[in-house]
Amino acid sequence: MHETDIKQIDVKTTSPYSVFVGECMLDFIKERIKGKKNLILTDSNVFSFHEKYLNNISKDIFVLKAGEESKNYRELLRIYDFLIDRGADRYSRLVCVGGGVVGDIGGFAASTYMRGIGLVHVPTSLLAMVDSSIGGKTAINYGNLKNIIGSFYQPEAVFVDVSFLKTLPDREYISAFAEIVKYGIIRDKELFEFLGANIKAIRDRNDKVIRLLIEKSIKNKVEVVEADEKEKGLRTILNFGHTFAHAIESLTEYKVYLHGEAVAIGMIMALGLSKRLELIDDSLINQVRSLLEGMGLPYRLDMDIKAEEAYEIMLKDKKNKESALRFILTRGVGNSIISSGIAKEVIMDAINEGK
Ligand SMILES: NC(=O)c1ccc[n+]([C@@H]2O[C@H](COP(=O)([O-])OP(=O)(O)OC[C@H]3O[C@@H](n4cnc5c(N)ncnc54)[C@H](O)[C@@H]3O)[C@@H](O)[C@H]2O)c1
Ligand SMILES: O=C(O)C(=O)C[C@@H](O)[C@H](O)[C@H](O)COP(=O)(O)O
Ligand SMILES: [Zn+2]
Repeated sequence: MHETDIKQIDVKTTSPYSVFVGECMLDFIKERIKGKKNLILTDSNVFSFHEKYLNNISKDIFVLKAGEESKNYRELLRIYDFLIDRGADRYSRLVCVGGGVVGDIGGFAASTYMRGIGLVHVPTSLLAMVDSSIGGKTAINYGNLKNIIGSFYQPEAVFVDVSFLKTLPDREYISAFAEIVKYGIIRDKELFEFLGANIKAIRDRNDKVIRLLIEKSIKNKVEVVEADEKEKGLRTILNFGHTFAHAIESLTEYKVYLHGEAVAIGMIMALGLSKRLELIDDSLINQVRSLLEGMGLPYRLDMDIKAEEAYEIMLKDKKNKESALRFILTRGVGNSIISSGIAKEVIMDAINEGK
């Protein structure tokens, strides 16, 4: 692969870095990260498919058990032990090669070990390529709360090697489209319409379409993060559907829905709430529902969760201010608003309607 085939997107945060998007990027990555002690964090699935690739980067590899259930403090402590055992110092770097789980827990470990060591993301799931590897949010889950412990910690670079997608299972591939649809709804009408017009190409994993969607998604996320790195205001829109999604993930103990699937259902609930508040009518809900369905994503809960329990979890959401729940709602595609002071019954109705 020639360097000219690699797209560079710069991220102008307090600590600036670049996102590189290309194919078969191993040599490119090695060249860019040489000169520091590199240690790898990955998960069992990525390791089993890509052991050679990983060994080529570093022989110091920590393998997490794949899945959301590994995003916890026990695994975090094991990562610290690994860093200590392998002699990682302040000048070392953690290279997270995996999906959002590896990136989130690895980013948090890197941000706290010795008060912060180098961090590089090599996202291997589509969701990590379009969303989680960008923007510096790191986290672990604790108790029944999703991402409740974490930090903002920007990486030194992100290398999006799309060749990894060849081994990504369909369910994981499709789940990323919830976050891509999210970008469309919150701020990118053209992207929203493109998705609707390309469902078949998406399901067929058309290379050109995937590459274009990755780049468009990264640009959307980068623009928001550059404008509001620490989520003081605008960045909250990236949480569209997530207040509901996190409650769903937590109440089902991360065993039923992938993050993207929960976000898909959560977005329909957020749209339902927008309709109850007379911000939109049924037509947008129907449009998004058929888009999600066409892609193979769930759009309603197919198991019973108690609205009251979901509400209790939402009361602990990180967006809340002075005990008031805050939701990202929409007045239409590309027109999101942040709303608080919504009556409990209205929120509960939106949850119940999404079942
Ligand atoms: N930090 C952020 O801004 C941000 C944004 C979105 C999501 N997230 C977090 O990211 C997580 C979801 O990310 P995810 O969907 O990548 O989940 P994940 O990390 O669990 O990966 C999904 C599955 O795909 C497998 N996998 C990954 N790459 C593969 C490959 N190339 N080949 C074969 N299998 C592969 C993994 O082993 C796992 O089983 C959630 O914890 C979510 O909260 C964080
Ligand atoms: O980057 C952001 O900001 C996001 O909100 C992206 C979300 O897709 C992601 O799931 C994020 O981890 C949720 O953030 P949280 O602050 O609600 O934990
Ligand atoms: Zn998300």
